[in-house]
Amino acid sequence: SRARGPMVRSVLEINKPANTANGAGKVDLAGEVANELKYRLAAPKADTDKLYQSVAWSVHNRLVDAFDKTHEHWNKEDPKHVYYLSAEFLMGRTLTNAVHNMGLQGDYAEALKQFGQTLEGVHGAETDAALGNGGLGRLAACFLDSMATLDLPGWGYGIRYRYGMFRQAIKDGLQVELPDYWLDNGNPWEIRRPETRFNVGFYGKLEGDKWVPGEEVIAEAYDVPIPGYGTKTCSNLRLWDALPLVELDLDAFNAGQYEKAVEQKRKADDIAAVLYPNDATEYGKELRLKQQFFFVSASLQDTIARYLEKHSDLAGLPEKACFQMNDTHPTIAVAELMRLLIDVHGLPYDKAWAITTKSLAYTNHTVMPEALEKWPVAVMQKLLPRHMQLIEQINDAWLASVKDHSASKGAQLQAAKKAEREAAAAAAKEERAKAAAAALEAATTPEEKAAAEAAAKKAEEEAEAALKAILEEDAKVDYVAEVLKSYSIIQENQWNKGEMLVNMAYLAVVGSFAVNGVAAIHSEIIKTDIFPQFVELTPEKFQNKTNGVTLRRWLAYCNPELSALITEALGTDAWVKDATLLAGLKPFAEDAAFRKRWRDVKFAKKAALAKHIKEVTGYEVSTQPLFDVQVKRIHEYKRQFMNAISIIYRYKKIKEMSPEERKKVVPRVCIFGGKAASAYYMAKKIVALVVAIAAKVNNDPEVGDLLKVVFLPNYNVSEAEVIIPAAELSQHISTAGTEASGTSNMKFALNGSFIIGTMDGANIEIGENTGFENLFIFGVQAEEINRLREERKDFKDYDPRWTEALEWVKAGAFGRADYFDDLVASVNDMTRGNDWFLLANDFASYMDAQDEVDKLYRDQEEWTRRSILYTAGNGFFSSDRTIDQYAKEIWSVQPCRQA
Ligand SMILES: [N-]=[N+]=N[C@]1([C@H](N)O)O[C@H](CO)[C@@H](O)[C@H](O)[C@H]1O
Repeated sequence: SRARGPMVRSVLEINKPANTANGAGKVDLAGEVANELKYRLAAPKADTDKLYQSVAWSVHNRLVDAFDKTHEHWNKEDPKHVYYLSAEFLMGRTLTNAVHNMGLQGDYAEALKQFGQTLEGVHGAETDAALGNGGLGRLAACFLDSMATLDLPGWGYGIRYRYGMFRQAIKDGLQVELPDYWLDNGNPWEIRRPETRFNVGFYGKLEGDKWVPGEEVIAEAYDVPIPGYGTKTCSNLRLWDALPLVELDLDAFNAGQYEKAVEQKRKADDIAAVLYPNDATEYGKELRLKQQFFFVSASLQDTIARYLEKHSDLAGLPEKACFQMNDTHPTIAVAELMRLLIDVHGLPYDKAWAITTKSLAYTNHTVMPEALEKWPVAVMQKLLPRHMQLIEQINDAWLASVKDHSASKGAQLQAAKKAEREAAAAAAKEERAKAAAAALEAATTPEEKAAAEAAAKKAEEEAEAALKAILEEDAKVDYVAEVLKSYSIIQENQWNKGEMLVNMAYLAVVGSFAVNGVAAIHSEIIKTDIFPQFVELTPEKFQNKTNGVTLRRWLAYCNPELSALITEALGTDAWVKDATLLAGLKPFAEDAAFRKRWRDVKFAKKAALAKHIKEVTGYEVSTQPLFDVQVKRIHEYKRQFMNAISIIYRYKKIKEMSPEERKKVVPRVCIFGGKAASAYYMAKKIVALVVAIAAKVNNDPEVGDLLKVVFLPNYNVSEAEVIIPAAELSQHISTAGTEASGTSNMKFALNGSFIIGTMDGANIEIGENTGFENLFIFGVQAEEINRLREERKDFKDYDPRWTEALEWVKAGAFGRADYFDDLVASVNDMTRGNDWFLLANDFASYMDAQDEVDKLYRDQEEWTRRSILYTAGNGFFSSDRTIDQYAKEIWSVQPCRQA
């Protein structure tokens, strides 16, 4: 393979202080930072950016030390490892998290004093590592923090995208997407591993079972140390970059074929170039599958290679490695592990299958049909011919194993159908008998009696003939085949007859020993709606693992003021590592003095956010009003549009009020944030509407501070860390049964923000932990959705507030009436839309819930009391609890910590 010169590290070696300056075993951090500034950055002066980088490189050295010691220990102990395969890791910034997790905040604060700076002062210079879209990617990042903090031997495996989640800007009131050049200033948080490379093939042909790839690239590893909190453990996130086998084809170049000369490099560069910006929606592009296979193949090759360094028999692999597939994005792993075990390591099919199905586990994150990946067989065949062959073999073996079950189930269904028909026929017969009897009764003359009898007889004959015909029709239905088809991984595209698809979720279920959802309601829905036929066969395979978030980033570090108050009240900061201790806060909710201090912290965070809003949007917002926040990816099922309609109505009413009446209004600042997928037409219109509402409301002197609306652009992890601590009310208003879990709801609750929401995802479990009386729950239940969708076309019961608000939009009150027309129609005109997410059905109870919010906010003591109960009651949503459950109930991985 193509060797590269010695890496930067050698420079560090030169600088690594053999013994520490003050001989006290403590590294002279200030000296090290100065060294980085002088030699690595050669920076003439220590501006914030350069100082940030210098500190970062110094922390890099601490991380490398911790990383090496941890992996030395794990290499020696050889514990079972878990490998979290994810196409997304939404890490955000690292400096603050790494310094605090390693307990170095004091040392670095000291060191930075010598540069007249603070950690808070330089942390803003760091660019987010935005290698994810939303919840799924951020969950993976929180999981890494918890796995390291719990000393669990485990790595993340993913893709080192050169461009992460696009940067969102608002131009002329519309969302525009800009590339995310996150690597421009280098990346102190990664360690390049040129010695760790694997070849990954694509395309090509099959000679029998032998695959001859038509294209090959090199997967090169980059390690991102993951320091645990309050432990020496520093685990790893290994990200793969793609390199060409031949970077420059000099012969082609000399022949003037410049394109051809760099073709391999271009193709390789494309693979890890950019993150696909879709959240909860599949993107069936071939390059997407290429990305998925690229990191999965490299990760499996890497794990097997390290396993074989210590073990000779691959049959033992499941004892030493468990692979968690984060949604279906890594599910090609089922076929790739089979290929590696059979084609590369020469195992027989059954042995390989036994190892595969004992090593893989799958997490489903959404029930949205458009998110369940189904790759056309033609695409899989072309890109990965050997894997398509293996998937066919896997499917054949699988269908053979469910043949008997399908036969008995098919017969049952057939019998049930027949019984249903006959029952219906019997019921109809009874009706007819009654009618005939009545007719006979009514007949007064023999002719009439005869006619009634003849009519009854004819009706009977017709009914019997109809039943016979139906039963014959039914008999034609091969129920056994239908049942078998419902199990098939390879299935016909119902929207494009004849096109065969590989259902990646089915492949994941068949190839895994455990399948879990991400919140209690979601795990039930996937069992009843997505995989019922699989649950019948292997109910024990299906579990729930309610999501969680790391309390380090999402409370201790983003809200140090509230954390200090919590630590003071509890008399310890042990809650940062044991979230159950937060329950100790409950009695303080009854303490007026404590409530006052709690409110003061919230007020300070609101002031910080108001300052940020001013800097970013130019809008001046007061900190008196209630801060009402909805930040998450823009999606019709998350119903930001419903929130916007409620604000339009609130604004309209304020306008129509007398000054007297306006005095009774509970002022609000309504804050939105979230990116719309670049090709998601309707979501982009929702962004534009919110921006247009803000422009109108915020420049309306009549309304003043009674109502302000803000769309904060480029919502990402770092923005969330400023917004969430400042929120008083957060909105999680998805149509029941659509949001698998949500995780921002947990972050808001832990920061004392109220929740207005539906009985959906983790809202329900937050209600169970906080007490539903403290949440503003509204809307229809999940089990009613299908019926209401049926009835939606005849829905007449529009709430007058809904109609008034939408008529205002249609009248052009916020401009662009034509542009917003189909957005309004999508929920309000059943001839042009179908209000699939039932906004009209939930609007009235939503508005009533919002009125309850206003009512309670007037009682600041009671509001604060309950706000404290939110933080006290939601320790359950620590990702440490989630990961502890995964480790015990799926991975069978135990902590392995250094002495
Ligand atoms: N894809 N996906 N799924 C999601 C989120 N959009 O990323 O995963 C998140 C993490 O499990 C869930 O909280 C969220 O409800 C779900 O929609």
